[in-house]
Amino acid sequence: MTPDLDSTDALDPGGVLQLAAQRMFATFAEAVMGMIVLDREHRIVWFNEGYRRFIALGPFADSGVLGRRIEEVVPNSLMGKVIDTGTPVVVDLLTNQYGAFLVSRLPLRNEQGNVIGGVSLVLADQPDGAMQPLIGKLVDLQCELEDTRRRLAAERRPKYSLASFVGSSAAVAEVKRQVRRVAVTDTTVLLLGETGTGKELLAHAVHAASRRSAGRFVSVNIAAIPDTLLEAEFFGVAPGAYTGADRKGRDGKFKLADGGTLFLDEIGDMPMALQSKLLRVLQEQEIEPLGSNRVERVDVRIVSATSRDLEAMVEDGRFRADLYYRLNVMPIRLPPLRERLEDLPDLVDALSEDIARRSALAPRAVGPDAMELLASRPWPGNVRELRNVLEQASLMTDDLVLEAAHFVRLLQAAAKPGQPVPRGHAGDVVPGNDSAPPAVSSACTGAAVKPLHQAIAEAQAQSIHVALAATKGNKAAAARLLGISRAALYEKLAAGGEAEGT
Ligand SMILES: Nc1ncnc2c1ncn2[C@@H]1O[C@H](COP(=O)(O)OP(=O)(O)OP(=O)(O)O)[C@@H](O)[C@H]1O
Repeated sequence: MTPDLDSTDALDPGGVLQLAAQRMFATFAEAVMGMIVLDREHRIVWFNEGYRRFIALGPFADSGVLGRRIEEVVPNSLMGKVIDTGTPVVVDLLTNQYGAFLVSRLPLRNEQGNVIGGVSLVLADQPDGAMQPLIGKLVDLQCELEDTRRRLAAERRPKYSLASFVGSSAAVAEVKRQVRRVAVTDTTVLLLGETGTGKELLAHAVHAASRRSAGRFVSVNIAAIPDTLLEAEFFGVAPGAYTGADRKGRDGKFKLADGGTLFLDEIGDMPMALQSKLLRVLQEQEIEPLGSNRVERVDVRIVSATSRDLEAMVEDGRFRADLYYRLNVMPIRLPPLRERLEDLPDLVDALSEDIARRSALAPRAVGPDAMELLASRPWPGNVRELRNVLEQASLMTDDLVLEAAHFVRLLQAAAKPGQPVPRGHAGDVVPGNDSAPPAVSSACTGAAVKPLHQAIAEAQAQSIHVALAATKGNKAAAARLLGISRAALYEKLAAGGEAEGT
C-alpha cells in the first residue's frame, strides 16, 4: 500500500520506511550544508545552493556547470574515485580556503547494484557549530601530520649523492659510470674495496640516484653488532616475544627500509647461521619477525659492501656460495687511494673544506711539498686515513697553508706500524703547533715524556692501525687481534681512534 504523504496520521513501520526512501533526498538536501549529485561519468547532475561555494573555488564560478565533469569544476575532487571504485567515504575532513568541513562521499547504485553515479554531502561548516571542536582537533592533527611528514622527508633525504664522491681519475669515472647505470634499476649491488675507500658513501649515492630516493636509506654494520643480536636487528621482534624492553615488539632493519634501500656493511662478517636466513629473505622479499609466525612482505633494495675477499671465503666454506651469487649481481670495485693518486689534490681540497666546516677551523690549503709527501704514501686506510691526517695537521697549527713539515711526524707514526712513535726532539715537533704540548726529552731514559693521555691515545691509535694493516682492513679480525669487541673497535674508529686515539 502506498502511504499517504499528506496525512499526519501515524504510519506503520513499513510505511515509514517507504516514506523515508522517497523523502530522503529532499531531507538531506535541506539538512546538510552542501550537496552535489554526479552521474556515472562524473558529470554534475544537480547541486544545492550550499554547494555553490565549492564550485566557486573552480574556474567556472559564474558560468553553467551542470553537465561538466566534477574534475573540471572542483580540481582534486575525490568523487570520481568513489564512483569508479564504488567505495564510499563515509566521513572525511575537507579543508579549503573557507575552513574545514566534514564530508560524506557515497556511490549511488541502481536496483541491480550497479553504480550509476555518486552524491557528496557537506555535513558541517558553521564556525559555531557543535562539530567545530572535533573538526578543530582533526585540523590540528592534520597540520601536525603534515609537519612531521615534511621533517621526516627532510631527514630521509640522502646524505650523499654521486657528486659527493670526489675524484675524476679514470678509475673513479668508471665507478661513477657503473653507479649511474645500476642506480636506476633495482639490482642488488655489491661494493668491494679496502677500508676507507668510500663504500658507504657510494651506497648512499646509489640510493640517492634511484627511484627509491624518497624512501629510507637504512644501514646495518654487521661487524659492529654481536652475532646474537643480528637476527632481531634484521628481522625485528614480535610483540610479546620477550619480556622486558622488547615486549612491545620492534621493527627490524628490513621493515624500516621497506620502499627504500638497505645497506649491509661488512657483509663478509655475516655469521653462517644467519646467511641462509638472509638468502631466504632476499629470494622471497618476506620477513618473519622473531617470535612471530606471520610473514610480512617487504620491498627492499640491497646494497652490500665488504673489504674482505668474499670469493676466497666462498672457496674456504666461510661464506655461502648461493648468498654470494645473490649479492654479487652487480659488483663495483672501488680503487684504493694509492691507485688513483691523481685524485689527491681534489680530495685534499674537498676534505679540508669539510673539516673546516665541521670543526669551525679556518680552511687550510696544502702546499706543493706537502702534496708531494702525501702522494708518496701507501694509504692503507685510504680516504678515511687521509682525512684523519689532514684533520690532525689542521688541529696542530694555525698556519693557513699546511707544509710537508706539518705532516712529517704524523706520517712517520703511520709509516712504521709496530714501531714506537718517533722520539720527540725539536725536529719532530710540527711548526706552529700550539695545541699539543711539545715532547720533552728525559735525561734518565732518553725517551720522550709527554702527557699521559696523549701517550695513551697515540699508543691506542697505533695498535689499531697495526691491527688493521695486519688484517688488510678486516675489522672483525683486527678487533680479535686487539682483544676488544668489534663494536668497541668501531666506536674507537668513529671517534678517530685509529689516527688520534681516544
Ligand atoms: N671519493 C671520496 N670522496 C670524498 N670523501 C670520501 C671518498 N671516499 C671516502 N670518503 C670519505 O672517507 C671516509 C670513509 O668513507 P666510507 O665510510 O664510505 O668508506 P668505507 O669504504 O665504507 O670504509 P669501511 O670499509 O671501513 O667501512 C668518509 O668520511 C667518507 O666521506
